[in-house]
Amino acid sequence: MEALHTLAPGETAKIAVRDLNFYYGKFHALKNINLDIPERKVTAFIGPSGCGKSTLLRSFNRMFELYPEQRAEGRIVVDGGNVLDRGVDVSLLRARIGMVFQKPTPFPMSIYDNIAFGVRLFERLPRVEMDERVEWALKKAALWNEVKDKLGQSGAGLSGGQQQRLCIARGIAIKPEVLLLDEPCSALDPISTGKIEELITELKNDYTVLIVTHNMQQAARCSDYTAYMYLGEMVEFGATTDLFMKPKKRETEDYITGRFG
Ligand SMILES: Nc1ncnc2c1ncn2[C@@H]1O[C@H](COP(=O)(O)OP(=O)(O)OP(=O)(O)O)[C@@H](O)[C@H]1O
Repeated sequence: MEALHTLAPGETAKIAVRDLNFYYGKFHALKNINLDIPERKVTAFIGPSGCGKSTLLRSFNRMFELYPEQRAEGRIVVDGGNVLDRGVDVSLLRARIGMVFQKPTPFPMSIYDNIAFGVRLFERLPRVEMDERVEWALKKAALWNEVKDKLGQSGAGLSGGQQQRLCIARGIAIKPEVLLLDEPCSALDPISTGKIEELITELKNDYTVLIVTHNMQQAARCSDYTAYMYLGEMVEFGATTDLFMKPKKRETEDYITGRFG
């Protein structure tokens, strides 16, 4: 089956989802999803609670495999390879497709080690290069200036917004190709949220960013493409301005204008 829309000229699909179905035991949570996600753009997933946004996001790096009763069928093709294939090395996959969760989850270690820990799993860097990598990641995540004098202190001592930027820095440090953000601002105040949104816009210069959000203004502000999901189905997918300004489907319009429910 073809994807729901065609990408703009000059854009390439980083991820092609084909006939994706997802089950929690007998519960059919994602129904025949077909989607092309463009490279180096921000794609937002919106829809009412329980529509399957997080389930879809977690499928991209096979996070669901931690739970035996959960399974995905179909194809998720990243750069030509199906990530759902049996032979795929899941650790490497998660290095290529990094994830940041709703609640900031710094490791119980120093700010420096929060970043270096993941890098050490995949690369053996001399100290100077590791220092450079840590600085690079913290700068990218717009956190360097706030922490550069206390890299040896615990990550848990940072504010919620700083912790979330630390988690983003940790995700970036292993140089993934795709970054999955699952409601990254829901635990944050407006100022921290603003910083993360600016950061998301920056990140798309280097990464393909996918974000699940409850906040439609956030989707409108920082995404290039938006997907509207309902009851496990992909209702509409398109350029964010089109989806918000002239949605093709009645259901999408009802949701974005607040008439839904
Ligand atoms: N571990 C689980 N076991 C059984 N059903 C689940 C599980 N996790 C999610 N579901 C169900 O799958 C559907 C999709 O859930 P999902 O968390 O992906 O939705 P969502 O759109 O991200 O919701 P929210 O916006 O509330 O986070 C829901 O009906 C939910 O109840």
